[in-house]
Amino acid sequence: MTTAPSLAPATDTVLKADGVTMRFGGLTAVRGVDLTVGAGEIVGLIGPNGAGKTTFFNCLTGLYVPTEGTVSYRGTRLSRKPHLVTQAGVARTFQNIRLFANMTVLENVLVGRHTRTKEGLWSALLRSPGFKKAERTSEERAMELLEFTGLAHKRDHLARNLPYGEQRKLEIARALASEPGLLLLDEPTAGMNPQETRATQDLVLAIRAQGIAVLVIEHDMRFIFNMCDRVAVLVQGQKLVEGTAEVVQADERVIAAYLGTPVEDVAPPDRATDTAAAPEPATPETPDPAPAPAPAAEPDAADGTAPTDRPAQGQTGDTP
Ligand SMILES: Nc1ncnc2c1ncn2[C@@H]1O[C@H](COP(=O)(O)OP(=O)(O)OP(=O)(O)O)[C@@H](O)[C@H]1O
Repeated sequence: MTTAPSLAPATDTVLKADGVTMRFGGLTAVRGVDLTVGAGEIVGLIGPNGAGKTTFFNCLTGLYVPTEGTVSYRGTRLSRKPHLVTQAGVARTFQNIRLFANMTVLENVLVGRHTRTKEGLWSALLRSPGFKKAERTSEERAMELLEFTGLAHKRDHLARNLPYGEQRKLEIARALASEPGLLLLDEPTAGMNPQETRATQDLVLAIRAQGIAVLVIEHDMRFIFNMCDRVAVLVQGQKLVEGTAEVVQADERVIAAYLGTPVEDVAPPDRATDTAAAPEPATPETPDPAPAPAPAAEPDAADGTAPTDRPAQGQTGDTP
């Protein structure tokens, strides 16, 4: 397979990944991937299960040290330590919701601000006196973010008691609390009903309107093709195609490897009233070109939740 070249965006480059490769023993999960995200862009990353999308995100955010390749944010090479990546301006959400289940909505967002305060994460978790002072300063910004994400009225609710869609919104609010210039979203609509998906789409557009670039992994092709300025397709760890939604949807290799059927022919998901249903991609099931072994848990996953399961209330992980 020939790797598709990176299309340099016309705008200033926020993220630049060069030749990122990640090997796990004999398995090459990501192979020589180049990708750029420009200021103000929404870029989609799609591909079959096991294609290497989350592994690539993990390489961008310091959870994995790539076997080869480099990752830069606004022209500066990113650290290999996740908290320094966040501090540099790159925030992310996870496939599996990872909120502090027994903390309130407001507290979750305040914890997300720890890279922007002098107090560290442990100080935040232990609610030290120093943290409480910093918290007062941060609270105003946290409340702004809760207003922005439509969660202000839930500020004192425990995260575990929020409906699923609101838990995902809270994850985004917490990521925004670190004041990123680039937000990485890993399957933000997984398990959502169509109404929640539309709300998430509006939220992502509002985030971009605030000047934050977005790189999003999604299996919901309507979401991707409605919103993204560019879409990159990973197959078996390699970038197969990159281009506008029109280019990618029409590419026969993408149709063969992933989409299966042109997106306009796909019936809309029928989950509006079945909020407990397991999520399904909006696209028809297409066998992976090369079925990969079952994904291993991400290095910081503590909850063991299936990647796209919609959890019952209270199943929120206790580690972000
Ligand atoms: N820590 C790890 N150790 C070993 N193999 C891993 C590890 N993480 C991922 N892999 C493997 O790397 C490959 C890519 O997995 P990855 O989760 O990145 O795919 P994905 O495109 O995000 O899939 P999905 O759409 O199902 O989330 C898979 O074969 C997976 O089993």
